[in-house]
Amino acid sequence: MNIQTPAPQALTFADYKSDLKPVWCPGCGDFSVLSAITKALATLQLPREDVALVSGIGCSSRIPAYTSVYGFHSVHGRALPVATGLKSARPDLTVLVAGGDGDGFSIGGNHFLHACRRNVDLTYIVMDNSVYGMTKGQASPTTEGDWTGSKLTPEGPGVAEFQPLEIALSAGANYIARGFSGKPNELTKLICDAVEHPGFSLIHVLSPCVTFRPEQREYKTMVHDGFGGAAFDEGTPDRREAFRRLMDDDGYSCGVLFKGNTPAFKPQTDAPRTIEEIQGDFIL
Ligand SMILES: Cc1ncc(C[n+]2csc(CCOP(=O)(O)OP(=O)(O)O)c2C)c(N)n1
Ligand code: SF4
Ligand SMILES: [Mg+2]
Repeated sequence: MNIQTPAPQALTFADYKSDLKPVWCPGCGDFSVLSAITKALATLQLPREDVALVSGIGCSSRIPAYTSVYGFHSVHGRALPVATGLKSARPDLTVLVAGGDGDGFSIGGNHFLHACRRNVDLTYIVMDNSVYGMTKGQASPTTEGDWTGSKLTPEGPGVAEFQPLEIALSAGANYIARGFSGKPNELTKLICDAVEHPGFSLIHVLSPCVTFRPEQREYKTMVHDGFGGAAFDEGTPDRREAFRRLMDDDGYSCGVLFKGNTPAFKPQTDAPRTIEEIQGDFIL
């Protein structure tokens, strides 16, 4: 009798979803970002037990609950340090990090700078709606200085917007791209590309908050492919050239901006280590 071992079944999109129904407002951009992350996991066929998705706090940071990979819904602004510790202790895992503009650039802004600079192999997906959605519509670091939609800042926040791509490029991130929730197939490609690229990857996603920034529904008429005339997936490996391309960015360019060649940060040893020893790598 010829008994053959059956070929392993490919995992489907549904296998990477959890049973929970997202509690976001109907029309929120984060639904499509969830779909793109789930599709990327299915495209890459990563074993679910080898993937972790870490988030902070905010509407967008609920995302780990809606996938079937390991998830950690951590503390406001602290997703990157949690993910850095996880990846350092378990370099065999694929670690994704997700959250909002408030979480990542306001309370978590300093962690963002140092995550770019340390270049640990993480893929950071920021759902940017230029508002604190969860706490009911206050201005965030990426809110336009003249946005008068919050009673807390009736004349607008009055300060210049935080520029995530320029800051990531200056701080040392090794992969930088922008996507749009309204183009989930393109976003899926960016996520796959970023996961496969070594080092710290930032994917800045324009993801409308239809409740507190309903005008963001118009993003669909404003986004366009490529930075500085390059094609959607034509990122440059040259940081100076990436800066030149960013000078022409109107904030709605989508695609890969930069794909660097810096090797990812490696923990000093592969041997199992205590928390205190891992912390020693990061007192810099
Ligand atoms: C230490 C701490 N400070 C403040 C808050 C309140 N808080 C919860 S979510 C949030 C902002 C979320 O905004 P963002 O990260 O942009 O996510 P969104 O809801 O827009 O997706 C704030 C200020 C908190 N939970 N913890
Ligand atoms: S408040 Fe805004 S960000 Fe939060 S779920 Fe609703 S639409 Fe999405
Ligand atoms: Mg937000």
